[in-house]
Amino acid sequence: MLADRTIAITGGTGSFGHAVAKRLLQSDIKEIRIFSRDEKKQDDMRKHFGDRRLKFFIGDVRDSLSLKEVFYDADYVFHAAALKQVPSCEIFPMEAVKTNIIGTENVLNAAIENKVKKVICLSTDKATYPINAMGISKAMMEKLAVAKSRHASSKNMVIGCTRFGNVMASRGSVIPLFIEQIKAGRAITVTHPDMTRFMMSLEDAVDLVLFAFTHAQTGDILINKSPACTVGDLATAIKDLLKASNDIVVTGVRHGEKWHEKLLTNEESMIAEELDRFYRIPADHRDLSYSNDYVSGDRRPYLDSEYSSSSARRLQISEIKNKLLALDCIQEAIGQRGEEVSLNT
Ligand SMILES: O=c1ccn([C@@H]2O[C@H](COP(=O)(O)OP(=O)(O)O[C@H]3O[C@H](CO)[C@@H](O)[C@H](O)[C@H]3O)[C@@H](O)[C@H]2O)c(=O)[nH]1
Repeated sequence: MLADRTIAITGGTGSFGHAVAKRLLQSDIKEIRIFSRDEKKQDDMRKHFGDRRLKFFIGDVRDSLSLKEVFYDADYVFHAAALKQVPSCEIFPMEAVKTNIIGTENVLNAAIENKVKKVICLSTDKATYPINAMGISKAMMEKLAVAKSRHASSKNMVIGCTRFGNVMASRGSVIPLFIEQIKAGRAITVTHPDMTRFMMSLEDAVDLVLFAFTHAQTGDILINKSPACTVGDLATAIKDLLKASNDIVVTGVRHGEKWHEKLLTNEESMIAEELDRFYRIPADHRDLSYSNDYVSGDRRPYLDSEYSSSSARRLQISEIKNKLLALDCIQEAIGQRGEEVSLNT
């Protein structure tokens, strides 16, 4: 599917953009277009990869004109650009509307105009029964993608979404924060030790998007099965691995935070197809003439079976440690602390 093809990645300089670009560059892809706002991050990425198949486009999903250029003649789009921080979206909800909702509409319209063959939009567990502005805006992103897929299906275009839990060590997230706090000799700030989060690696996130890319039917939302852990266990695991003696302080839940996350609603779990590593939620392709379905309507019973981080398989501290050990930032931190210990002895 990639030979001689061009793919555009919005928000392409982020952790996901780097990881997926690394994977795609191993194929015989013709061109990867990285679309983002920050020229410095683009320059860093250009130097990091040093591969001429990567092309860089400055722009913003809020600006349709900038999308026109990057999608011109592109075959596929991965839409990763987003405002992702829960607390900041809570304080600036209209900014989440502009980037995550209107920006997605711009992306989808530009992709349809340019006859892009497939668009995969990246969503989050916070879009499932959303309670915060970030999750609500991402839920609207999913709704837009599914709604547009109705029209796009007649044009042989596939529009799909992926939904995943916390990506371990993604930029601005809690794992790099705890590492920084330990290095600086400060207390480790745990919001509440019993809060739970689904934990997946960046590679899991790339696998899910590539699975959606190869298998999604238009309107699908694809979800990664994922274990979960408590924030308290996560802090303990990092502290143990770095042999740190920092205090752990409980700071309280931040703006808009959920206690537990969900990846599937009860209603979705009733129609979801269970695959080996993933769930697939197909789109409801009925139109608004419900009366036509009265006779043959679906009468399946209500199932109370949402997929929540509170009931998902709970990682033991030893398992969290194993996952952490696969992260570059943890390996670097362990190395640095080892050097410090040997210098001091
Ligand atoms: O100082 C801190 C900061 C955070 N947390 C907790 O750590 C967990 C994870 O926090 P964080 O890494 O900030 O992630 P979330 O707020 O859960 O959201 C992340 O995970 C989403 C995927 O679900 C992404 O879309 C978001 O970009 C990303 O911020 C949460 O329970 C927080 O309460 C702490 O205990 N102490």
